[in-house]
Amino acid sequence: MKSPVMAVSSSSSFTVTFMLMFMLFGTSITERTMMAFVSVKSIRAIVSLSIVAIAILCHWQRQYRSMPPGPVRWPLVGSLLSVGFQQRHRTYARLANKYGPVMHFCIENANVIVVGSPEVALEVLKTKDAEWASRPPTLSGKYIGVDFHALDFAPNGPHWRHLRKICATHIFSPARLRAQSYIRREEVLRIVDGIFSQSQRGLGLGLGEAIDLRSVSYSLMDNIISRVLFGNKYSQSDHPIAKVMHSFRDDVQEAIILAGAFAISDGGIIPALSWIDLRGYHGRIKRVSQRLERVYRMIIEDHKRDLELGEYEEEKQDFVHVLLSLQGEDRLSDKSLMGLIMDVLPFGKDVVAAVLEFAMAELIQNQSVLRKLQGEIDRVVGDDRLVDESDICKIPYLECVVKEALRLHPPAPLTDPHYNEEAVDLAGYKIPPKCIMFINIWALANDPKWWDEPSEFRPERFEAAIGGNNDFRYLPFSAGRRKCPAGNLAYVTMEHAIAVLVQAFDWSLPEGQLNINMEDEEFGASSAKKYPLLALAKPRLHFLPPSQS
Ligand code: HEM
Repeated sequence: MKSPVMAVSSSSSFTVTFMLMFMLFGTSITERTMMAFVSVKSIRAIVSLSIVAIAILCHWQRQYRSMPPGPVRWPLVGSLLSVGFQQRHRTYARLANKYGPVMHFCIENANVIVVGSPEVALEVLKTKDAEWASRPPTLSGKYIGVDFHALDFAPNGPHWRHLRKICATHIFSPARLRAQSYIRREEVLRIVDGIFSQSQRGLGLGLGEAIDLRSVSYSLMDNIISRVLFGNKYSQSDHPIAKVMHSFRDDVQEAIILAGAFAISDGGIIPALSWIDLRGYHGRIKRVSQRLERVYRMIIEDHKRDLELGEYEEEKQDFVHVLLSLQGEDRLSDKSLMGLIMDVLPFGKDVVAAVLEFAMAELIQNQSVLRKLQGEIDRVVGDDRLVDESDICKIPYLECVVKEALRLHPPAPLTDPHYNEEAVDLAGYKIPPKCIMFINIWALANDPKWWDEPSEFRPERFEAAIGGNNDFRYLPFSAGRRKCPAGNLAYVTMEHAIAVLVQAFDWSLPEGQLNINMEDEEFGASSAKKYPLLALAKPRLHFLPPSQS
């Protein structure tokens, strides 16, 4: 490749040649030579401008000397031309073949480091975990993260530590998980009933009705997470809050999109022009956060009233009741409570639903895996009842299936942005303060250097011990201080839902469809299948689901 220095010297000699030609032939100027003179002048202007531009670019690049390598960071647009907007985890993985496992980009006014090797991931998330444990001061954090009060957006410090402790003890603790298992059971049974009824329709014509497994997964998670957070009462249509729930859901979806747009900095596509707000996002994010806050306040006030009047069942307390009853130093401000609702509500439900849909798609596409899983479940559970959460630990192949789905389709293919308040050394590079760091979770889990035939769906690979504490090839929930706090809740929900769906039904693709496109992804709160998964369900139970019997 031609270096900028070579380019500069060859264009200088070009200019010198032209000057000599002027000196030699410049005395007999005809009309033709006048024309030639004009065009030579413009060539000279172009050449001079190019020299200036190259000099500026060289100077511009020099400021990144101590940083890891990466594609050219252009003035005005930074690395945008190289990284684009779509499926950045795949683009970063491709670029790593050229620039190596630690790369530097300029995106939206920020210095962004992307890591794609287990060794450097270990350095970031374990050896230098404390240095990288903060979050950047983004507009997402300000507006969607309730002024940085949400766990996901809070900078490293006492407030974030307080929230992590509350989550570990009161929200995602094993005891709380067990106490809420009845919600997950009821909701999974509800979808089995729905699918059973739908699968019977059209059978008389010899064709079952295709089930939209996207809406099944999303409505399952929507119901579970809403009940876990707020209990049951907002599903009753005469409750004042039930009346605003519909538009609240739309606002939550809008917040997810805007949180993504402002995840790195102020969301300007072209850094130098970010103040123009070409997409009108600044106004939208402010308005949506005000609307969300209004509903959070209504929910909090309603729950405060319940507590004062004692109108709730002790053993069926929802998250908001639990958080409001905290006493002493555990007590939370209303803003922190709103932040935690925001952590759990949109992000919690969408990520699990996205994995559920992908896992079902892989099982339908890989019928031998589906049969093996059904066989394991039948062996443990028998044929006279539905699989329960308490059976899961006796079906190790189920865990392998979920892990393999998470490896191929991590709903968070990049970690959330990590941030260093101070300068730090990383893999031999000197990283200045206030950089953003992403670990490319997808690249780690799909690189042929570390995985045999990585694009194959082969749950058996997890029968060997993979994904232990020091295995940084496999990090669907990340690692270190900022690791996802809800891993147990996510696993138990996904495993139980998949187990019931494959125990109760045989699944196949609709007539005429030969395969499923797994590579097309779209982004909301998580990386999801681009097109909804449609499939035929054939009941295989020797008994009817509870509501049908
Ligand atoms: C399959 C399901 C899930 C996966 C794969 C997943 C993955 C992740 C990842 C990769 C991170 C970023 C960690 C980092 O920045 O290093 C994260 C953070 C987080 N996740 Fe999850 N997650 C899942 C489900 C959930 C659920 C169900 C909830 C809530 C109910 C949740 C709540 C959070 C929170 C609050 C954080 C921020 C933690 C912090 O900044 O301290 N996640 N998750």
